Formats: sequence, structure tokens, C-alpha cells
Amino acid sequence: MLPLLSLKEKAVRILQNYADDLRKRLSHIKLAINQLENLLKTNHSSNSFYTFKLTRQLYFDWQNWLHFLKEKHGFEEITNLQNLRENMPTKIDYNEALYGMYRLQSTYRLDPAEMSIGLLRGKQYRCKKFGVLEYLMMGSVFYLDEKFQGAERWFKLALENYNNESNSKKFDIFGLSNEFILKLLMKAAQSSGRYKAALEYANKAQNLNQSQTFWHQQIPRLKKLSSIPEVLKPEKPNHFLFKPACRMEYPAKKYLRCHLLHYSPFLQLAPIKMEELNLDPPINIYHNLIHNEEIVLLKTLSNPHLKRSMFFTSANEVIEDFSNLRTCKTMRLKDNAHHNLMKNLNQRVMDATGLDVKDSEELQISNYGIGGHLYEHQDSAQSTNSSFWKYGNRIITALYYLSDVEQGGETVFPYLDLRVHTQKGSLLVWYNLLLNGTCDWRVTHVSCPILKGDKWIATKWLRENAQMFIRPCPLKIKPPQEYNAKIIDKMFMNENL
Ligand SMILES: O=C(O)CCC(=O)C(=O)O
Ligand SMILES: [Fe+2]
Repeated sequence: MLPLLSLKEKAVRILQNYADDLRKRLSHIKLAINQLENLLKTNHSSNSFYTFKLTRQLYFDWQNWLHFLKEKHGFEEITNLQNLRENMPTKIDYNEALYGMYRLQSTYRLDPAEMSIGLLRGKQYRCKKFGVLEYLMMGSVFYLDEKFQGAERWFKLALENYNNESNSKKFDIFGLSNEFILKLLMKAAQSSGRYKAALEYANKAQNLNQSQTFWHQQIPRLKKLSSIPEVLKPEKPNHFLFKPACRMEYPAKKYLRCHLLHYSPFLQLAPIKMEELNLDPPINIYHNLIHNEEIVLLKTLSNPHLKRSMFFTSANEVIEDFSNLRTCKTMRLKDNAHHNLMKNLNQRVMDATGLDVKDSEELQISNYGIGGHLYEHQDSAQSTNSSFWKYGNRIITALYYLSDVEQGGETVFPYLDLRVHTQKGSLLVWYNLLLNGTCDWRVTHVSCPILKGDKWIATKWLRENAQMFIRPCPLKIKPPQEYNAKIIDKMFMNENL
């Protein structure tokens, strides 16, 4: 955020210089106009002094004026502005931010009018109100995703704001007019089957611009469509589980307890506070397991190396653009990045879980910004034919929360009715595998989109082989209920209708 603000400051300074230059030029030109006008007012064509003066101005001065007008100006400022572009947000940054906003609204079903003034789920935040352009962009994302009623709501706000704008001239540079917004409204209303509303928009536009043949063609067509009984077209269904899962209210769990772990000599001195969150499969949170200084150190070590997380296709090709499935920045910290810190963090994972960190993956640091999320997934791998398997599957995930998040950002296990709020300093641990080593679908989880704040986590995945003699694999286990995608997903998807 800070680099963006300083970029904006620099751009403003350059534009101010440019505007100063233009103002100076304008005052010169006004001077020339005044001189010529004065001369015309005092018309003494018979006076030879006057004739001389006029001739001089129109010959000698005029040449200089032409020269002045042809001069290239603002060249330096334009070059400076172009140079700034290198550090400015890219198309990917912009799309990521825009889709982040879209994700927030559609996940939490925020009211567009409230969202645009920073009122998020009943809490008012200080922010700059959305303007016409933001409303239009939000509407366009809804439109592109075939959510036409949502698009119409945003376009309506855009029109209202455009009409209330005292200086709508400022939109000319973007080719924007109220007629253009009415066209978008008409298209959105028509696409959702609201033909009467579409006709109203078209009528309004025609009143603004009688000469446009476009509207003359639309009106009879829409009149015809709106004469038959209106049936709203159903919205495109949502394919993501995380959206309903993140807005669901989960019932409080019973029969869970807190413990103090003190089974080793060290833990006798400093017992770990453990809170059970789920019994089968086991999910626990261990409190105050990482100190503030360690958190600061982790952020400092990782920050310069964080990269937008990439997604791979099934053919292992990188999807270059930002991903709508995982929007956060990540990096891996090697154990030698800071020997003592890593050793201590590993030791605490071992103390909490009783498992071995031998052959575990390097610590992954992730940072989610506004709208950042991770869609539903399991951490264990289903396939058996990759180098991933050298040390066995990911038996547990141990996740240190390195920040609190004001709103959103919870880790949710939708099939277990479990929402875990980020708690700075705590370690969340869950088993990804059943005792017989097969993946446990019940621990499918999501990281909900961030509404306010930013989320930092450090994740350690422990591997199965190192636990061979610690967590023996019984010959027989009581299998959990079979995964039945149809029943379970319907449970969530229905909520989305
Ligand atoms: O951010 C979270 O809460 C979950 C992260 C996660 O599931 C992962 O990195 O695999
Ligand atoms: Fe995960």
C-alpha cells in the first residue's frame, strides 16, 4: 500500500509541474490575445504609426508566437510519468484487486450501497467512497460473470452518482456519459429477463438523445419483449464452496475441552495451552506458541521474497495470471534462513503434536491482503506418482497465525461445521490423513476472503514416513462416512440460491 501511495504522490507532483507549465503558456497566449484586441479597438488605419505597429505585430511578433505555439512542452513531465509506469500496478494487479472486491461482495452478500461507503457487515470503516468509475467496474465484473441482477444494482449506483456529480465533464476523458450507463443498465436488465425495466432505461436514454438511431431500434424490440409475462432468468450457479461456507453461521460444538500439555520435562516448566476444536478428525489450537519478536522476524525475513502464489494446471503448467482460487503471496523459508528461530518453531510443533518434523517441508509464509482467500482444498495429495511422495503424504498441517484479522480471513472446515478465527500467536493443527494413510475428505478447508486487515500465516506440513514408529498404522480402522459430493455440496450450494 505504501509504495502505491508514494507513487501517487510522485505522479501528482509531476502533473502539478505540467499544469504549471500549461498555466504559464495560457497566460502568454492570453497576453497576445489582449494585445491584438486592444489594437483592433483603437482603429486608426490612417495613422502611419498605427500601421507600423500593426504590421510589426502581425509580421514580427506573429512569427515568434507561432514558434512559441509549436514548441514541444511538458516533454519532461510526460517522460517522467511514463517512467513511473514501470512501478505502477499492472493489469494483473488491477484485475486481482477488482476480483477481490467482487469476491467480497458475492461471498458475504454485501449490499453494494453499504459496501461502497465502507460499511462492512454492520461496521463502518473510514474509507473513500466509491465513485462512478468504481461502480461501473464492479458492475462489469458481475456482468462478465453473468450475474446480471448484481450488475444492474452496481450500474444503477453509477448512474445515480453520475447524475449527482456537479462536474460530470471530468468523465469525458473516459468516454463516459449517462447515455452510456443507461445502455449498460438496459443490457443487464434484459439479460436477466427484466424487459420492462430494460424498456424504461431505453426510454430514458432516448429522451436524452433523440437523434440516436440505436435507441429507436431498441424501443420497439423491448416493447415486444415486455408485452409477454416476465420470467426472471435464473442466475448462474456458484461453483465455489468457500462462498456459502464463509458466510455460514456454525453451531457451537459440545464436549470439547482445553488441556495443559506437560508431558516432557520442558513442557513441565512451560506447558502448552491446547484447545480442542474437533475430535474426529482431531483439530486443535495451541495458544501463545509464537512470540511477537519471532513473528516480526518471520515477516522481515520473508517480506522481500513474497510472490503472488501461482496455480498449476493438471499438466503442471503455471497459470500466469492471478488466480481466482488462491489470492495471496507466499514464499518458503529454508531452515538455515535463521537457524535458532526455525529450530524453535519446529520444536514447538513437535511438542504440540508429538510428531517428528524430520523430512517436513520448508516453512511456508503466506500473506493475504483485502479480498485474499484460498478456495476449498485438501492439503494431502491424492496421486501417488510424483516426487512429492518421497517422504510420504502430508500427515498434518501445523499453521501458525502471525496476525489477527479484523473481519474475514477465518480458516473454515465446512464439512465439520468449524470456523477458526485467526488468533495471532496460536498454532492450528489438523490431521489430513486417516490412520490407514488415506486422505480424509472431512478436513477440506478454505481461507475466507479478508474484509478488513491482512492475514499472515506460517505453515508447516509434516510428512507421513517420519512418523512411522510414532503413529503406527492399525490394520483396521473405522472408516468415516463416504464422501458423497452430491449430497454434501448440495447442502452448501442450496444456501447460495
Ligand atoms: O490460510 C489459511 O487459513 C489456510 C491455509 C491453507 O489451507 C494452506 O496454505 O494450505
Ligand atoms: Fe490448506
